[in-house]
Amino acid sequence: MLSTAVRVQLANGLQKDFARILQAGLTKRNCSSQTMDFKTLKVTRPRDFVVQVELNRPEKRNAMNTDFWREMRECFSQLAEDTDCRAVVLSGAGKIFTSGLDLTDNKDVKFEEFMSPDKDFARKAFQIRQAVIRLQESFNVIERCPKPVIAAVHSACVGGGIDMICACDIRYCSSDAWFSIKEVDIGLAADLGTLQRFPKVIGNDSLARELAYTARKMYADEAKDVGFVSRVFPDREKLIEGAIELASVIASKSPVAVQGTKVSLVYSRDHTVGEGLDQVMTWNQGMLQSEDVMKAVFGSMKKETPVFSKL
Ligand SMILES: CC/C=C\C=C\CC(=O)SCCNC(=O)CCNC(=O)[C@H](O)C(C)(C)COP(=O)(O)OP(=O)(O)OC[C@H]1O[C@@H](n2cnc3c(N)ncnc32)[C@H](O)[C@@H]1OP(=O)(O)O
Repeated sequence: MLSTAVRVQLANGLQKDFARILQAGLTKRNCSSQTMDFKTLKVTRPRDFVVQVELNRPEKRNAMNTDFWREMRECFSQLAEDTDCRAVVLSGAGKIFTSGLDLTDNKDVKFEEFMSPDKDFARKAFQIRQAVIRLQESFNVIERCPKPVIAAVHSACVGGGIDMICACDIRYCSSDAWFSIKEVDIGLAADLGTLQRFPKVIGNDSLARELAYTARKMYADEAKDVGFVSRVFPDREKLIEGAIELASVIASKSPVAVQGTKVSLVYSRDHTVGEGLDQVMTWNQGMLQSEDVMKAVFGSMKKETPVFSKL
């Protein structure tokens, strides 16, 4: 038998737990509309459920500096959980899309320090390893974010820019765009995803090797011919309009269906057909129970556009 004092304590405890859970729920919901303030990225919401992330150091040609690597991780981790975001457009401000790694401002990548003979090799190697893992994560977050990400590339996309857009779901560009896997020209093997993702994206191993060994520029027409981009627009303005329009169409669909589709496509790229079928079956064991299925079916039968609740 519990004493009255113990029962009161328990009740108070439960009340506090309940308040904590409620607060956590509210905090999570608030998180969806929080402002995202970054130094190197400009985040806007041009349409319902569409977020535009713009690389925003135009005076430095959107070179990827210390702040950028951290902010990408923060930005896409937040977008992954943001219930007001269903599709993302990734673009660049100013004259070009990006000039890749910032060769002058990078706390993680200090080539002079790496070459210094003063420090133990193993310790330097370990430090470099940690740094590369962190930078890889800055683009892996794009792929792990379940919301489709559309890269909208104008003018130059160099080095780290290719790593970044290979982690995106869809690539559009303007007719003045060019792409260069530039790493060999600065004495290194690309290590943030290009060598792993690019050959799979274009499905042409020979061309992937040619571009990676030479750093030659691939222009918009060739990029379209080989399937690296799916559409080419006459200029940057039309490109951004087109990318936002596409994001808006994606955002109008069931978020359960779209996000499940992204997760399964990414999984299947790296697994056998059998493993992929198993994954999507397990996923749909839960997701086929969604109200979205009936809403979408009725909408389609009645020729009405269904409205889906936030996920
Ligand atoms: C562990 C390793 C991890 C990641 C590795 C990634 C590898 C790479 O990304 S390799 C590629 C490195 N990038 C480059 O080699 C590109 C260098 N830049 C250029 O070739 C040109 O700037 C351009 C992209 C063709 C654009 O030319 P333009 O429009 O004529 O601009 P600029 O006058 O050259 O530059 C304006 C301004 O920006 C600064 N800047 C440009 N690129 C970079 C950069 N990558 N890093 C640092 N700063 C850059 C340039 O210095 C100018 O600055 P000012 O202060 O105005 O002088």
